[in-house]
Amino acid sequence: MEEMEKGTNTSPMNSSISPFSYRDTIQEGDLALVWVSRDNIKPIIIDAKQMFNTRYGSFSHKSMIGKQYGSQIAIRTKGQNRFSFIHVMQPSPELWTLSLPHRTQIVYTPDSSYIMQRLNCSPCSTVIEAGTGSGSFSHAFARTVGHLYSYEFHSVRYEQALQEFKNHGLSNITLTHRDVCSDGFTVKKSDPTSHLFPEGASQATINANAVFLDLPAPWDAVPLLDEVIAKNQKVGVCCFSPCIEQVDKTIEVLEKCGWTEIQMVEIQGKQWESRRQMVRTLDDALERLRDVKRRKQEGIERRKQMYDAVLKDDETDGENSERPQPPKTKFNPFGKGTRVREGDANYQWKQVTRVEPEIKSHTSFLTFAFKIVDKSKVC
Ligand SMILES: C[S@@+](CC[C@H](N)C(=O)[O-])C[C@H]1O[C@@H](n2cnc3c(N)ncnc32)[C@H](O)[C@@H]1O
Repeated sequence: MEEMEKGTNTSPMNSSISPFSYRDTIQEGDLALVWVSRDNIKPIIIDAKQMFNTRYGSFSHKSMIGKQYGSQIAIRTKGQNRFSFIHVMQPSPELWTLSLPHRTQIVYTPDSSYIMQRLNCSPCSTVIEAGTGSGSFSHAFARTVGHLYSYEFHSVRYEQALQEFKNHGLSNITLTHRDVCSDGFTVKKSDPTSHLFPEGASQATINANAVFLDLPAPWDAVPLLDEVIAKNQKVGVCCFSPCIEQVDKTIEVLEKCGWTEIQMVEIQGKQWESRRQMVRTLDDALERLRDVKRRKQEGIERRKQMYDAVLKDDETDGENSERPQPPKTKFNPFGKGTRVREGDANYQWKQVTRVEPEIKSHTSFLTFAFKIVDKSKVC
């Protein structure tokens, strides 16, 4: 059991620098992501006195300090002459999404990356996101866009996200505690919000050019967007909904509210595995077929012997119970006990790919739409 499972504190001690800004080496107090395996990535705060415990062994944080991010840390497995290893990675929105403490369902990178490019997100963008949830997409937005206005109506989740964004130095996020479906998106000084109001201002000037709604009822929030979106440019919205009935209802309201170019998209990502396959000669293939035939024949004979032995056992009441056993190893064209490593320079290889049969990336339908509030003022 890894140590972060005991708690979800991901507060780095180096709070003056964002753990998401680039660094070369692992330092005391850093938030680092430990890659144990592809689906086991754990956030840790580097502390020289601590150990990172896995079922394969314990890794001292001390052994990580001073090494480059991405380094492999190896330990000898207790009582065995083998090594276990982990990689220590610097946080990125992509890795954070795979390792974050889940408070809700989250948006994963195949969707978030597609949505951001469809909404033309750039450092010039001001984006609205509701709800914040576990802050997975918020981290991706924060890296790309100029400013993110994020809204969450669940008070505990709001507080947790507030603390997390502060710990991670995501100063371009304004988080507001709000039910956007009933109260809209305007951020006022009297609201529970992290917004820093300039002197004299009583409400934030939002002028968003992109909107992302991950809500159970986006159709209630859509009519309230006009107040906070930019009036003089093309604004994009994406609604993230798991059911087609929700898509239907959202589209009806988007049309009513003057949004156009409506499109529904589903991301069907599949992993392609790339590896090298040994080029075999025709003689090898023929020998393999002959071996299959030979083993089939041997199997028939062995079964017959076993059957005879059972009958004999029954007759002698189990006194002669030594029965023929099946051979353990199969045909190996390189000789018994030989293992050829992929890419071994003594053999010829070709590059092959295999696509996984299942689609694992579908989480929701993405409904996109665009709107220009005041066409006469488009810049
Ligand atoms: C599925 S989660 C969002 C996950 C988020 N996109 C992420 O990547 O981590 C939906 C969140 O929306 C919040 N929510 C639902 N209705 C809301 C509303 N009317 N106003 C604000 N937040 C709302 C929920 O409390 C929940 O935390």
